[in-house]
Amino acid sequence: MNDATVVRAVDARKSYDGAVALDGVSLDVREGEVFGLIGPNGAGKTTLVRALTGTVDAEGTLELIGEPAGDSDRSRVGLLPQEFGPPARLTARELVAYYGGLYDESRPVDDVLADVGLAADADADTWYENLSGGQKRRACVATALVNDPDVLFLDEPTTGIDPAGRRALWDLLDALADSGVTVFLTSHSMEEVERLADRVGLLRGGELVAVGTPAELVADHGGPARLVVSGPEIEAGAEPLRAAGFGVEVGADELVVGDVSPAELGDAVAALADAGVGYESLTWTEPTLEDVYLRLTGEEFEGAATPGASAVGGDGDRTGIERGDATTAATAEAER
Ligand SMILES: Nc1ncnc2c1ncn2[C@@H]1O[C@H](COP(=O)(O)OP(=O)(O)OP(=O)(O)O)[C@@H](O)[C@H]1O
Repeated sequence: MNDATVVRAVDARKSYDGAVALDGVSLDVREGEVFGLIGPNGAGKTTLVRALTGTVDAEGTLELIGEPAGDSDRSRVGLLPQEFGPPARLTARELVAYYGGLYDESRPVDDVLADVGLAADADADTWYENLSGGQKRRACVATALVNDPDVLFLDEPTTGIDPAGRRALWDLLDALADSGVTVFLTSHSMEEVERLADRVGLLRGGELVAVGTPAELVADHGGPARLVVSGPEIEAGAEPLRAAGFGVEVGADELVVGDVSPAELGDAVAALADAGVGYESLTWTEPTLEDVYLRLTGEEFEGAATPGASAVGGDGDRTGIERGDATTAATAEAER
């Protein structure tokens, strides 16, 4: 990454028939940076991508590779729109070749298909309409890569793609960023954003309400780590924990102990043991980007689990908890 600004918005504003989609958004994205834009449905993410790529007019300053967004050199820009409906009866290979033909120079079609995991003839020579949902999305991603862009906009790139395919695409995006490509992506998957983004912006109601590295956002907005202790008669543990100096909320068969550092876990367990209070499980949860999202939007991610959590059974067994997949099931129907 270097200091050159590749994507810039200053006080970007857009309304549709009086409804505000962007309400004064300002941001800079540097060369080789991966910027992840998150926010609820209707927050303005797609509108911002469109404004930054010059595919929709917006007020304010919108610049791409040093030019006004609408005047930027298209051969240096890759765009995967959220909604993209290529001709149904082009094969994946023909589709990529078609998009490659729109540029003076383009990458070999087979290389691009290999990048997105569609190299096998059985996939590459299948009509778009007969590809699976995830294969369709991969083919669409390929069309954004065919011109070897310097800046890549990906609006929900991995929707519908299976876990192995998503990881492969993440590795590809990492490699592209390492080679200096600037990546601007929107996503509903916290896992994806945490995995990929150098910086994250959270859009809410057309306003960018937080920007920073994932770690900065978690530190500033994620809230404290907490310990959840559960068991059928766990309420009895509330007083001993409070007496030991912990803040405790009592729920149904569980106690939520706020602001517990790893070093204090032993004290909490000892307070329960000294009072003779048994429990079925102890779960210590560090705040994550998902907590940031929840706190700043008041919404919950689809499929949200408790990432960052580790559960310790009453007998001391330790088990990891799988993170939830927040990918939505949006489809790509409309025109590019
Ligand atoms: N072409 C349009 N005409 C009218 N209203 C629009 C248009 N495009 C977007 N909007 C409105 O602007 C707001 C922002 O929409 P946008 O698609 O940018 O949100 P988003 O954050 O990308 O949502 P999602 O997560 O659902 O993709 C919404 O209220 C939407 O209805």
